[in-house]
Amino acid sequence: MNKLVTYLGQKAAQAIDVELMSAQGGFSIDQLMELAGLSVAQAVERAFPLGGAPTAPGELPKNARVLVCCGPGNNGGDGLVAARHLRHFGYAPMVFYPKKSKKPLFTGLMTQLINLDIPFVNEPLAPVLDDALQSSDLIIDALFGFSFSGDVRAPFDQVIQKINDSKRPIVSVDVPSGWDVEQGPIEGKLKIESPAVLVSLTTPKLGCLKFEGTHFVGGRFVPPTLAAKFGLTLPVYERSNQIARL
Ligand SMILES: NC(=O)C1=CN([C@@H]2O[C@H](COP(=O)(O)OP(=O)(O)OC[C@H]3O[C@@H](n4cnc5c(N)ncnc54)[C@H](OP(=O)(O)O)[C@@H]3O)[C@@H](O)[C@H]2O)[C@H](O)CC1
Ligand SMILES: [K+]
Repeated sequence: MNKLVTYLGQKAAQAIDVELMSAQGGFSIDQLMELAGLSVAQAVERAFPLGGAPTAPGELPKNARVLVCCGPGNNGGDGLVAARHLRHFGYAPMVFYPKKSKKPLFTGLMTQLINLDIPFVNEPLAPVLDDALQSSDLIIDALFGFSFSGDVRAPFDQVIQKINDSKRPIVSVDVPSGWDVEQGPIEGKLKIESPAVLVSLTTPKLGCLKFEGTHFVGGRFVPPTLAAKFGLTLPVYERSNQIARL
């Protein structure tokens, strides 16, 4: 049944976001981002569960080392929220956030991570990012979501190249970064290659019809009235799950 969910164009995805946060929708961005980030963390836990207790001192369980790569917009904010939840789930996330927002929502999210002793991987990109990538079990791609357009600009061109070169499994948030939101992966354009997992938020974007890995939908916050207004078929979430597998 979940195969029939609606795939959205860029303008429709943005319009639904605006509607959710309108007087009629009643949500704040903080709430939506919190639920989006929680969905991402739950998808990571589902696809890459923590391994058993380590056998040597200083060792971490399998899959614990998650490098969360955050972009300048709200997709990056989802990554910051996911990092916090993953820490509470027992993972050992690190955050790479080269273009930090000064908005209170984002500075607050960063403070929450600092208070959990979550390390921030700082610039310069080489060798600091290279080291972080090499010591990670998996990577969260929270660089760009539904507002991405054009060719990837610096410094994110280098970041995407390095993520691809690392050959680590990638969990993309909402849209694999660098993919055209409506056309999907375009030959010859720099983009995240072959993410293992995609967590679409609200409902997938048209370009993600070409995604072939493990696909979850999260962002369990859309009321039926809004779904009806936009003609959306949403996934069926079971029990208390924040994600539904397509
Ligand atoms: N309703 C929902 O489903 C919710 C989804 N959420 C998440 O929010 C993102 C969309 O967030 P938004 O802030 O609108 O945009 P992005 O994060 O996708 O990207 C905006 C920033 O990216 C920069 N950008 C755009 N294109 C490029 C490029 N080619 N190269 C480099 N940088 C680029 C852009 O920079 P500008 O200079 O153009 O301003 C922005 O800084 C959605 O996908 C979900 O993940 C919400 O968290 C909750 C509700
Ligand atoms: K992304």
